[in-house]
Amino acid sequence: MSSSIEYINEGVKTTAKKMVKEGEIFASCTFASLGLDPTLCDQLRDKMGFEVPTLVQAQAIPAILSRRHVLVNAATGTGKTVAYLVPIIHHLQKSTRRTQRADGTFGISILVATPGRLLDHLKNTSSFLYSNLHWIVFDEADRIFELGCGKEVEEILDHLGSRRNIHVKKDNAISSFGFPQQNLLFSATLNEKVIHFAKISLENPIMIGLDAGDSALEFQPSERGRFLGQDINDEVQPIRKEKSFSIADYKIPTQLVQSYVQAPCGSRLTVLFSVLKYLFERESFEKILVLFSTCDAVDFHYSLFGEFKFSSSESESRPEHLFLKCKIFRLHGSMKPEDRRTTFQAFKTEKLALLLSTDIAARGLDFPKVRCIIQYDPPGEAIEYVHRVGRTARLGERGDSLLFLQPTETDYLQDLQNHGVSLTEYPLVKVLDSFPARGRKQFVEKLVSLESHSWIMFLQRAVESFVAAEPGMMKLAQKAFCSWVRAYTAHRGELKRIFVVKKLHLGHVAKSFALKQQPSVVGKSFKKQVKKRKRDSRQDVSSSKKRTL
Ligand SMILES: Nc1ncnc2c1ncn2[C@@H]1O[C@H](COP(=O)(O)OP(=O)(O)OP(=O)(O)O)[C@@H](O)[C@H]1O
Repeated sequence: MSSSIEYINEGVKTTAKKMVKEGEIFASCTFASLGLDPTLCDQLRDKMGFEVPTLVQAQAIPAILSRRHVLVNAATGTGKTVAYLVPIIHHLQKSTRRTQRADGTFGISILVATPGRLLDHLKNTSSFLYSNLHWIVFDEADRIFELGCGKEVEEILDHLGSRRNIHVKKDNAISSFGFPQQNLLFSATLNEKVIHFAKISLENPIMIGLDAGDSALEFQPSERGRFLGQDINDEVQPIRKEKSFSIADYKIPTQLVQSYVQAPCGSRLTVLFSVLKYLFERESFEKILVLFSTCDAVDFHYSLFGEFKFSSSESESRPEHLFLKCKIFRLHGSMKPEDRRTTFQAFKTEKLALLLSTDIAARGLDFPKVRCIIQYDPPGEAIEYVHRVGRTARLGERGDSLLFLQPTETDYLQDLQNHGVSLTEYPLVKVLDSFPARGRKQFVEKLVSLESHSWIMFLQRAVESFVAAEPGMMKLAQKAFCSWVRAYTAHRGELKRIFVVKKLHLGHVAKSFALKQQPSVVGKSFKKQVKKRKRDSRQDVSSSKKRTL
């Protein structure tokens, strides 16, 4: 598939047409040809090692230099940050105006903020002056809405006089650069909220990464087909309610290989352990990121994977060695900021490493050369899935993703499919068969269940004994078990139908934390939670009945 891109370059007043093949990452032009200052191009090459722009940069940079509002929808890891930062720096460098204290934020050229904090300052900090604000960049727009910050960003627009459908005195929007304020919106996924926001925040924008076939935007018939590098209709068009967002709304790197592994609850841990060993040792993967639902789960697996020793032979006399031989790191929100920074840097530079993390690493973070993302605990919304897998296959590199699902959770695949995301089943039995047979014949005629695979049984026993012998580890396992169950009950909306708490077998969940027995205290609190949920849902039903009567 190919599509035509129109390059708009105010500086050199040229319009070039280029054919883009699906899956290509880099453009066949130079940064200089996009109208950027030569010194900036030199810095990009010498300091950053960026020889040529990525496709999204080749489209966005001239568009932003042209001073128009811009909407970019591009896959994770395609270089969106540089796409908006470089043209802004280009303008800032060109400015010859001496800045004064009274110029406000113009004293700090670039302000990076979360919506809530920014709104707080806009409302309450009298010394926060922003009359010279020239660019507003909404990066990770989908994330902003997913976090429920939609109201805040709309209020921010109002404060900055930037909402499209309210009357704004023209002078307010003219910055000291002598041209109107420019709004830029970047998102890896599109949904109704992002589209609505685009319509109220962007004036006559250039659209990048949307084409007529896959656009989620609805326009008048005359507007159809005018997407890449072309104008959006001036009038705000209502979004049709029945439009379902699918396929191209979720941009996934085309070279990413996406699989799922079906692991029964009680064997999840040993399957993860085995797959990791296989990927590092047999497939020579260098860096892997595993995502967990809770900080406690990260802590437990970090300690276990870092300490679990294993003998490669049945013989007692053979020395034990670490089961996983790579460097292991962990990252989660309960760690001190400096520890997080150190981990981030260390994992970035390490050649052979495993990072265990919560969703803190699922978005925006850029670790080079991560070959595989394992979602050990499934994500919530499909959008989260897209961002999690986006930590690999960045900038055209190879990448694999593996989603763990219990047999009762496989409806989640349909949910992903509804968004145009298809996964193939991972050849797990082949991986397990590659490990030495233990105790009994490995090649049984038919494997009745994964739990009865000789390697899985052997490894499960070994890990359980290891944890039982280490009181510290046991505590971590119990804590992780409790948090995991709580996190499982927190699935919202439609997902509650797929991740059904009542279907959990707590004894099996305990096994997945290498516990021989389910911690009793957890049983009580969990049962209480289930009872409460039942009571709440009964109340919901009866109050909705009352409303309809
Ligand atoms: N022109 C370029 N040449 C080489 N590397 C580049 C270029 N532009 C960006 N990169 C590198 O590509 C990586 C991905 O870039 P970036 O994080 O901006 O992507 P993104 O599209 O914002 O991803 P996400 O949506 O996941 O945040 C970074 O390591 C960045 O330094």
